Amino acid sequence: MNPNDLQGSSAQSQHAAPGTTAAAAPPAPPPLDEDQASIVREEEELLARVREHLASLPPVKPPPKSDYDEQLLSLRDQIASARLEDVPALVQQMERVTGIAAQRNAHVVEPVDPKSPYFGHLRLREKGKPDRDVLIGKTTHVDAKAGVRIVDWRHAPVSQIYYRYEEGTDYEETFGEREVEGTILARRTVTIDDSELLRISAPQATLVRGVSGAWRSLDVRAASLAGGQGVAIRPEDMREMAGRSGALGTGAAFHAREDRHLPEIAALLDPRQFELISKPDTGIVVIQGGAGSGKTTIGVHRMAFLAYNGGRRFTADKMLVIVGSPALRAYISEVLPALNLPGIGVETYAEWARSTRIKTFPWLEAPVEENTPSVVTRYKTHPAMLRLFERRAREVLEEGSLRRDARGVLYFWADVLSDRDRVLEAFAEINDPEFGIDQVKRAWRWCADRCPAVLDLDPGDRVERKAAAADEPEVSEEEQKRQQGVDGRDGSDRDDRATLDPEDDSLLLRAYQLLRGDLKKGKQPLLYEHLFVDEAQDLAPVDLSVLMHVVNQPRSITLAGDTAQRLFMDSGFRDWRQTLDELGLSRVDVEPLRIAYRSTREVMEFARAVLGPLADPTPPVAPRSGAPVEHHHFPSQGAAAAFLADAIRPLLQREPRATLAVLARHPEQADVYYDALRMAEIPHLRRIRSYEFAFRPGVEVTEIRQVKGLEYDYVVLVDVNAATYPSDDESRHLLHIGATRAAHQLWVVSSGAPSTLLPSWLD
Ligand SMILES: Nc1ncnc2c1ncn2[C@@H]1O[C@H](COP(=O)(O)OP(=O)(O)OP(=O)(O)O)[C@@H](O)[C@H]1O
Repeated sequence: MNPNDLQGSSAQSQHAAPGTTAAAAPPAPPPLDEDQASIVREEEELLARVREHLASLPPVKPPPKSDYDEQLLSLRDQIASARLEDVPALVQQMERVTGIAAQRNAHVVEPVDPKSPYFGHLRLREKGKPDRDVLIGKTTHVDAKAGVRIVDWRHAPVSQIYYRYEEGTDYEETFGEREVEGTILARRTVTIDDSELLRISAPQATLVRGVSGAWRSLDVRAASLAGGQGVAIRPEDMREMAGRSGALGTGAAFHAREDRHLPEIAALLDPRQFELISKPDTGIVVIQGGAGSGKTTIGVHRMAFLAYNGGRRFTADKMLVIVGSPALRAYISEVLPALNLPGIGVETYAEWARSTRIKTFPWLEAPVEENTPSVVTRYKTHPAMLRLFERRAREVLEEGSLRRDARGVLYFWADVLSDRDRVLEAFAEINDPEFGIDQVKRAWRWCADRCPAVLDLDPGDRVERKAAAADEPEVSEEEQKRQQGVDGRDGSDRDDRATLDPEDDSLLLRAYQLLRGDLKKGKQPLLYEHLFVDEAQDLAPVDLSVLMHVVNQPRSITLAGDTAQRLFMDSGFRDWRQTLDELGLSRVDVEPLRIAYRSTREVMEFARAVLGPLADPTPPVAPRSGAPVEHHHFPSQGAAAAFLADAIRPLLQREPRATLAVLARHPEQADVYYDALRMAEIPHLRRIRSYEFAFRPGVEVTEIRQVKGLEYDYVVLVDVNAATYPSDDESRHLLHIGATRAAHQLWVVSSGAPSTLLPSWLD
């Protein structure tokens, strides 16, 4: 089918049998040449040696953790029943045992997994020494006599050689006090699964073992650039596709069968990514990276790196991950244990802020407003408001004019938000052309109405009010009942306006920090040793400020985000520089990432085009090429959905392991396509309504907002109509986010006048 001729039913009929050529048996692989065969031989011999050595080791005893646990429990019980004068000695003993246990645990080295002992192989030559094979894996095991040296990828000096240098180059590194120089004779990445060598990636060739056990060589360029799911498309497939557009998945399946054993991501990190991961453990690393450039990957690997190199400082309970959505929470929670990082808290900012606010102000039982006007959101998250809070806090602390308990913090919050003169002055100072004085006044009115009602909820004041009311003339029984009906809880009349806006969580927490210092966890300060914030572009400066102040000094923080993927236009985040300035971090550099690993060049070109003037002047480098992006236009949703059903069915037959997302802007639109695909009996079809993603093959139908941070093999953006995506910033960001979820192929479907944001070259 010609992509310029995409009308209704003709498109459908032509889709009846797409991709059959792709499913045809691949031609017999050519035999390996001598060099390639010797690479395979070397790697197989090496693996055999390692396996034999590992099998000869005595079984590893698990560390005697439980002894310490028992001692601690017993000490705790003794403290509970001890005489007061004995308590200090017992507490001291408890601290000593905790210290020893932690130290023990810090030095416990996990045994090497014989099924997958390493993923990188270096052969090094240093002057005056015999050549050595150094293997990079997920844990360390060195036995020089047996010639087995497996080194944890996080073990800085050695891993630096693996990540920084290419085969054939000379290296110079500092190992402790020692300067080391040498040459990299070989640098290979291997996939070993279930004790079998399945894939070798070397500069000379990428070699894979087929199901029959025979080795064959893949096209080096395509294979070495495979990112994400790794279903790189070969140039032959590309040629085939060029003549056959209009089918989803053409060619990819063939390659997927050939190269399904991609190495784990720690093996693939590029030098720039490794540089960011191995930055010093203190300091703030700010990463600006386009979609799919590895921000999340870097954030979690940096935590693994710190946990390994930072000793006891970076234990799981001392690290916090803030993610952009519940879907990413599920995704990252799955990744962390695989990196040997179980038990780390992963929360969305909204969840974290809400639960922390409730713990900090437990007596404040105000419901949260569900319909906060946009102007109020912008008012409360505006950098001017953060500055006003900071300035007022300094003033009242100097004056000593406020009670400094948590109730005092609530009064301070209400006062700052509703002090009209000071508010107008603060916003006039910043003079934001996008948030004029009329908007400030409207938002102020909302706060001036509501804050006093919230203060009225303070139980202290309620008691006083009741006492005062007791002096008033008696109320009839009927009137009392009426009042109880209004209230619904305890008989005191509750004002409807006594609600908090979602943004108040941050403002209250920040006010607490400014007036009282560290937030608390029980009686202890709430302080983490490392914080990783993903999708930071959707947080307001005040949110980031609260988070920065729950990190212990000297601070260790990774902030990652992409200004082109902003979803919350009201959130007060404009750009990195301004936000960092607001946070007092003017001297922190923003580290750009330029390589887009997830999506093909074609997808990235489209994604950049829809951004229009919002695109970064420096385009990303997308090393992988794939099928062209196609626009399919239909007169109605029904025709579009029928066409999709016909395209998706054969795709799933050919590629049962593929993941595909059908993405709409609005839930009602997603419903239409879901219903149609369900009636067409598309298998493994799921309508994702609230982030309950399955992370397994099949078709997921949902809204773009929900898939932020996720990835699919194939993406179809539906109803890309002028009415759905008008020419505004939010629509541009949404289309950009939706498109960049696609690793291999993207289709754009319109069911009315197409959006004017679509680039003209698409048709
Ligand atoms: N050096 C690399 N080589 C190959 N693949 C990589 C590399 N770095 C990251 N990837 C892969 O690229 C994909 C995107 O990575 P990741 O999700 O970390 O990007 P991101 O910048 O957080 O994306 P987004 O902005 O969409 O949230 C993942 O599949 C990841 O495994």
